[in-house]
Amino acid sequence: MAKTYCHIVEYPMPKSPPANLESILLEAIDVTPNCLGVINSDKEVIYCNQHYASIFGVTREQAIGRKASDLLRHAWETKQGVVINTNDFEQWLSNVHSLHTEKALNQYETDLLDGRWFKMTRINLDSGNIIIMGVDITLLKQAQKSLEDAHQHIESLVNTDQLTGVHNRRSYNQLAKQECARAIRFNQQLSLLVIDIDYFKVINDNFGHEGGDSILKQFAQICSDLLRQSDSLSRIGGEEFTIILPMTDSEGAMIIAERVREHIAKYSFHTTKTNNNINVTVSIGVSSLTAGDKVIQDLFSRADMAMYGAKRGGRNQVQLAQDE
Ligand SMILES: Nc1nc2c(ncn2[C@@H]2O[C@H](COP(=O)(O)OP(=O)(O)OP(=O)(O)O)[C@@H](O)[C@H]2O)c(=O)[nH]1
Repeated sequence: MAKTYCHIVEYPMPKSPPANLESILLEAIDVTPNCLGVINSDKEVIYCNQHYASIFGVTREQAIGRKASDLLRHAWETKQGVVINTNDFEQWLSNVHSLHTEKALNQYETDLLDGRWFKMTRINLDSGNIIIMGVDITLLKQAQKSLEDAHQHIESLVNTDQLTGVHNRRSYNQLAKQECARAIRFNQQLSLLVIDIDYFKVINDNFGHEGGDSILKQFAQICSDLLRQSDSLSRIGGEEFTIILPMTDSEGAMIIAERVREHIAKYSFHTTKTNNNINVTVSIGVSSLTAGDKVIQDLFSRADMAMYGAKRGGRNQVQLAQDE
């Protein structure tokens, strides 16, 4: 049988606590950056440090002896200390009371009007007293916020076409899939425009790649100005764009497509001060959700074919997909 060994390490016995331990502890509580308060069973503050008092916008001396609910009311009335977003303080207070259960330990986060955040721990002692301790987590919260902002920024970068600022192909794929699923589920209308700028190679040849880029930017801006908030314009290729039109039937989609075509054809595009009054036209294919459609690709294929029909038909025109 295997033997087991147990190493017993002997530590020196602690010396008896110093006679002035109480004053040392009280001093420690005062200098800590965290907050600490003690509340009795009548919910009155019987001891606290200045950080705890600052939660209510009062001094330590003003806090001791007062009920915690009165201190919160004072903070709310004077707009100091803890952030209390309510027009009905009594209702807010009763909600707070219902959150503080009889559990031995409750934890929550609280923010102050001066920007500080505390992670609060509320300990219900057997004696009926309650100890409330708050650790300053302001730096943690700031780091969390920066991380969230950075995440949002990255999210927008990966979904945005860097030249024109509209949705890119990746974002189009996501949006189109979502809108198609929603329209099928709720039996709603949905239309799609596929737009291709005519003879864009000639524009590039005449005005250079930079000139072409400038035309693309102006084109995206004109289209964006014509659309509703719920419509989404995406650049899915070099000079190829799509517009997703939720809750729009083929008749409505044709009106919008014609409006886009007309505005583009009339607009005086420019690349430099001297190169202005450039004429640009577009060919647009339109398709709308039909009973047999299962995925957005079904709509896209029809709109794309219609767009090529518009090219073949002489460009600067809108064509509705066949059988619609
Ligand atoms: N400036 C610029 N040009 C681009 C960009 N992406 C693609 N292109 C150009 O767009 C042109 C597209 O030309 P084509 O596909 O031949 O079509 P088109 O000249 O528009 O002719 P049609 O579509 O038949 O009317 C090519 O010359 C590409 O180099 C871009 O980001 N910026």
